[in-house]
Amino acid sequence: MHTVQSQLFRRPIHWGICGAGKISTDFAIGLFQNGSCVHAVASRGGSGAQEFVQKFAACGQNIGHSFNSYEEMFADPDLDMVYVGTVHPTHHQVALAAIRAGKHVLVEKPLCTTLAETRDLVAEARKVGVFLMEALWTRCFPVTLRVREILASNRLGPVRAVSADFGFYLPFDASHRLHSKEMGGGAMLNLGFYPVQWAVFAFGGQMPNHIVAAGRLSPSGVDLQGGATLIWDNKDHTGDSKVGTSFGVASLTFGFSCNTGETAEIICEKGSLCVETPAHAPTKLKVVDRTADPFARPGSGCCEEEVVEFPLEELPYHTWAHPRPGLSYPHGEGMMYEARHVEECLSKGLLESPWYPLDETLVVAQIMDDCLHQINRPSPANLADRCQGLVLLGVPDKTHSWAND
Ligand SMILES: NC(=O)C1=CN([C@@H]2O[C@H](COP(=O)(O)OP(=O)(O)OC[C@H]3O[C@@H](n4cnc5c(N)ncnc54)[C@H](OP(=O)(O)O)[C@@H]3O)[C@@H](O)[C@H]2O)C=CC1
Ligand SMILES: O=C1OC[C@@H](O)[C@H](O)[C@H]1O
Repeated sequence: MHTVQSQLFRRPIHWGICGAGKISTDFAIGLFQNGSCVHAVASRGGSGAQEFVQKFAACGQNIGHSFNSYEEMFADPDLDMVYVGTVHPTHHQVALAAIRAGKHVLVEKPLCTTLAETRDLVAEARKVGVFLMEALWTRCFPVTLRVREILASNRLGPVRAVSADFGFYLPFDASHRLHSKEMGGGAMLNLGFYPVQWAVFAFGGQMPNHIVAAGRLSPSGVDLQGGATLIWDNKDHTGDSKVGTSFGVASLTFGFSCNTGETAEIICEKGSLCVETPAHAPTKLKVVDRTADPFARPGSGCCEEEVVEFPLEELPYHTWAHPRPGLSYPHGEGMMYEARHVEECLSKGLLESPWYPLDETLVVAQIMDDCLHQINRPSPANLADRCQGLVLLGVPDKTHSWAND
């Protein structure tokens, strides 16, 4: 992995925030909790940036500068690290400008709205030699680190299945960001992203061999609801799929049609890890260990269960004096873990996060792109092509008449 010139960080890292909206508020809270230097905030114009500075000043948290354009902030030689908290159709352009100004960049999810733009941004950051990370804060929570540790120890055996969801009820409103095509709406880019990344995380950052997805579209042309099955089926050197080789299935649900449980369950041969709700910002994990009796069925009582918790109420934000800026999103104060992680990466001279490297961002982007392609064009031929190779798993072959279903 490439590294940053370490002499840059003999002083605290100077952060600049792009966008004075909702997620930027939560991220700024995270930065202040972490004791970071919030050097500046920039908005597209108007008084957004100044108001942002004032709302933090009211509770004693100092943001050094406000800018009325992102470009002006990128030209500041004292700025090291940019957080892009704008709506995602702007991410490619804004992050590209920051990278070209030689700044390190953390970009809210999704990194970009298309696979092509994602590839382009990753290539540019690698070419220029700056840090780039898609702000998948889920990966930085202590619960996720515990899951990573347990999987790495292989204590519960290989992962065989993942079941993850993220959905909430949002009545259709064409002007809402999440329903608007122009604003990057749609269930996959906004919510499905999380179940997809859980599956990729559980299966070691690798691309699945098969992807089957379906969904329904809104009148505004974005995906309202969807589901996907991802299959990892890594053959041994003879080319046969055998017991003992790496095989696993992920079943994912996402959408604005109903409130789902929002959990992520990773099921191994000898136990399971259930990341409790809200799994995208998790504080609670249930570990079921069946190593003593792998045959024990759920409910039989013949397994060990452990619940691990990392309460957010213990974070500094909860002791801040009022008036303090309110959180925009549930568990938003957990952004602190991400801010801390990025600073640790930079202090070690890393240009990518080891917890979510850019190759994994590309895998997630490729899966979302593939799913959206299938959701947007659910033609019989397309479905049959996608299902090729899954015949042995019971998916109908090309002779099946989808038209009659
Ligand atoms: N990690 C997480 O859990 C979450 C991540 N997100 C991600 O964060 C991003 C922002 O979401 P959120 O903060 O809720 O959004 P907001 O609606 O608060 O908008 C954020 C900023 O985007 C800019 N913006 C808004 N509308 C437009 C427009 N039409 N054209 C250009 N720029 C615009 C504005 O910047 P300015 O202030 O400069 O005018 C605004 O402040 C999204 O990419 C989303 O996916 C969102 C929620 C949770
Ligand atoms: O990333 C996200 O996570 C939390 C959701 O509430 C939000 O809509 C989404 O963008």
